[in-house]
Amino acid sequence: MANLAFSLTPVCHAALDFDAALALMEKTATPIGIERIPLAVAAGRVLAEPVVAMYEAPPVDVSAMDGYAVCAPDSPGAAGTLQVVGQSFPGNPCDRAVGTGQAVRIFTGAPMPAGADRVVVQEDVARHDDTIVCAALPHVGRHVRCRGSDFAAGDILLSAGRLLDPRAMVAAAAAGVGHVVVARRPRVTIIASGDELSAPGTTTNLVHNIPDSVSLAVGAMASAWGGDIVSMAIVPDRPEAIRQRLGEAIAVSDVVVIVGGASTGDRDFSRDVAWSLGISQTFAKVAMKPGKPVWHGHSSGGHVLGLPGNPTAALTTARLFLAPLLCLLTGRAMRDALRWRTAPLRAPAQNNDDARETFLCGDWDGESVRLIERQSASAQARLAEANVIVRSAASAPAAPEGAPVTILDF
Ligand SMILES: Nc1nc2c(c(=O)[nH]1)N[C@H]1C(S)=C(S)[C@@H](COP(=O)(O)OP(=O)(O)OC[C@H]3O[C@@H](n4cnc5c(N)ncnc54)[C@H](O)[C@@H]3O)O[C@H]1N2
Ligand code: MOO
Repeated sequence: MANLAFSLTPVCHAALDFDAALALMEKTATPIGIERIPLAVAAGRVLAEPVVAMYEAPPVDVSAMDGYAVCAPDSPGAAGTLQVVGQSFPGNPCDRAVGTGQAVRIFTGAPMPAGADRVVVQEDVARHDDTIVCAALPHVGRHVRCRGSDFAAGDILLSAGRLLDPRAMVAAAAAGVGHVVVARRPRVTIIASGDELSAPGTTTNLVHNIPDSVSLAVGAMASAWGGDIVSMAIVPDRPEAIRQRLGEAIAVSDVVVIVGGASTGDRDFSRDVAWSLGISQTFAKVAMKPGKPVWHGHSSGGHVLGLPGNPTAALTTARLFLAPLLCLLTGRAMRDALRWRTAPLRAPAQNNDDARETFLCGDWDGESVRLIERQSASAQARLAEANVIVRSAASAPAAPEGAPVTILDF
């Protein structure tokens, strides 16, 4: 038995419902801070202040098509022969006005010349030297994008809490701002606890040693949800070693994820070591399968999330708790990470014979969901087949092909 250099006082380990555990975690997590950064490096960050348009867009009336800008014809809708008197390109507008019987060659996005109020597309025009013949002129305003029709100066284009995803980056850049105020990225440290673990690629004795298959994956998940990985480390199953590493990590991190040692074995110390370091328990167990031993604690300095060591259980609980936690710490809503939706089953599903809510690995092909065969909390290879988590109520009955199930992008 390990020689305990200090006493570990176990705290209440009653299992909570998944939703109740999330709600408790939500209460402990508030945004960690903000910083002003260049827009050029802001993709993937979360806005802490809104982005307000500095200009209107478009800044002047512009053509929506390649063609000819013309002015109000004497006989609307009539065919006409018009004199081409200039050309307007985006960034290089025509500085002369268009009069009756005249046209300006114009390209998509180019400013409308003075006097022009519509654009005839080039496909509807026969060009002969400096004249064009139009079969019929379009109605007023046709193919013109009016000044300010996209947004006005002073409009809020993006609100605080918005992720700067590729779509939002268009609006942010169009607003004309060079800097944005964003949530600071939570610093995340990942600790894998286990005498049997070695860094991937360094395993030499497979009887005593297996690759740590979880840390890099949890790191990838943390990065995908806005975390900034401080470090990853493997620690032996000794309370003193865990205590030292966890204490150091808490001092420099907003979130410490500790993988393994979460259950009831003689060398499962993670949770109790955290409590011994003054971390307050949020929950110590959740009535879910896999992932029952998942736990969370917090202090004024940050959060500690304990994941079960079984790799599928670890990744499932990382997706279900770490992703929402990182959302909360960056000023996003927890539901941003938990957008459950329904999809039909591709094949019948067995009943859930467990009294815990179950979170299965599924493969969603865009139309229906297949439950991954022979799944288990300890699976490593089959996890790669999954792209969704399928949520099934405790003791749910069997479901036929086509029955709707609740899924979440994994
Ligand atoms: N008597 C009971 N036994 C177990 C219970 C229980 O309630 N009563 N819970 C089971 C459940 S559920 C899970 S999940 C596991 C979780 O155990 P731990 O979190 O304590 O994890 P370990 O014991 O450290 O390891 C379990 C398993 O996973 C492997 N592992 C751990 N870390 C990694 C890693 N980073 N990379 C790859 N593999 C890892 C480890 O070698 C073990 O095979 O406990 C059940 N037991
Ligand atoms: O709940 Mo554990 O995560 O099933 O093996």
